[in-house]
Amino acid sequence: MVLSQSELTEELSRLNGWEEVNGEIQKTYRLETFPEAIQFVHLVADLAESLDHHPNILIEYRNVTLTVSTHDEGGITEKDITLAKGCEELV
Ligand SMILES: C[C@H](O)[C@H](O)[C@H]1CNC2=NC(N)=NC(=O)C2=N1
Repeated sequence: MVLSQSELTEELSRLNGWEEVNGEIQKTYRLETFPEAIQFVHLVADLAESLDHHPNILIEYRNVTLTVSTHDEGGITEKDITLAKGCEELV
């Protein structure tokens, strides 16, 4: 279930701006305004609920950093990649 390093590298090569950080995948989205950042977070929350897969979310003014791994598996899985791909469609 946990992706191999080569599988992860391959998946990340197709995910703009996502990188591996301390065994999780992470991306910082820079929105235009604070309200837009909050709106984006709401969309991410809805997506996470629909997938039952939840990222850590850090809101810093108009920057939103998403960090995710699969806690149940203790590493990065396809579930994390699926969530990241979904987030890419929200902006
Ligand atoms: C019971 C519930 O399905 C699990 O706890 C889900 C919830 N959201 C989750 N989110 C993440 N990132 N990893 C998980 O393993 C996970 N498990």
